[in-house]
Amino acid sequence: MLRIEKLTKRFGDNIAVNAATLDVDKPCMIGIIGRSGAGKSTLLRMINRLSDASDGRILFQGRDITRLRGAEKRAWQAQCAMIFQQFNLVPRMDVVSNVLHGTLNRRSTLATMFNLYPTEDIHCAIDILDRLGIAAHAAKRAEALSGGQQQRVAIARALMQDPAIILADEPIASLDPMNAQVVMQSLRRIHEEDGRTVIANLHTLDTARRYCDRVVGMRDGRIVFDGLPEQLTTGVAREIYGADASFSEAATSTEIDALDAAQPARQRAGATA
Ligand SMILES: Nc1ncnc2c1ncn2[C@@H]1O[C@H](COP(=O)(O)OP(=O)(O)OP(=O)(O)O)[C@@H](O)[C@H]1O
Repeated sequence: MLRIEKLTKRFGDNIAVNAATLDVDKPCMIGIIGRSGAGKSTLLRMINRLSDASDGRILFQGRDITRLRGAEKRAWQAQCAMIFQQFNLVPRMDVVSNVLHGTLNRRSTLATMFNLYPTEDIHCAIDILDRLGIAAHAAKRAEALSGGQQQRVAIARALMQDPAIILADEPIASLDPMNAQVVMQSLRRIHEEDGRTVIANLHTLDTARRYCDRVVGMRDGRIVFDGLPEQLTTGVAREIYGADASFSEAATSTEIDALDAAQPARQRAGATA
């Protein structure tokens, strides 16, 4: 389905991503972990074509994504929607309009200028908000919502594009543990119920373990681990983070365990790893 072959990004002498290879053969939820500067964001930005690769290829269903230009590139960016740590909403605009912005790539400039949205798109936006539990806030300005609610608006905007892949760059890094949990559960549901692939950069090991089917560890631009959450032992985590024996997983914890049952979300929902 998605194949990343020796993908490399250089910024001058600095190699941000170094020959990263990744195969995703069926829809799944992948967590990418690694210390700050490991190359996680750069990798996602290259997949989405926000940033061009220096070397290597991205193939999706056999098509070379790295070569796409113009309208084809924009169509790809809709197929692999991206969400960000800071939500990237228009703060003074109401929630529904923010969600409808997800349809911009298939609308005329004139329609966009005058905020003219087809009724069916408006209904679709409200249905998606309802699914994410925030339809009651549809008419409010985005800035009036909590961080967790704003991130769900950003997810709704991404879903308006009906993407095959959702790339989430630190989606919960700005959120408190309770909101972080709600956002991660939303992403997990979207994967399980819709069959969309979710690839999320995550700061905390427990979040990756709890919600993802597969964990990818990056260190200094390279993929140094690619396996099941249960294979992510403390020793492996130390290697990924380049830490010594004093490394403690608790230090990376969001402590969401206390808010939820002990069982991982992916098992509770009947997913197989
Ligand atoms: N636009 C840029 N220009 C120059 N260097 C960059 C640029 N973007 C990223 N880098 C460098 O590439 C490397 C990887 O950065 P990247 O943001 O991908 O890491 P990360 O793992 O996502 O880190 P974080 O968790 O802090 O976001 C870093 O050394 C960073 O300084």
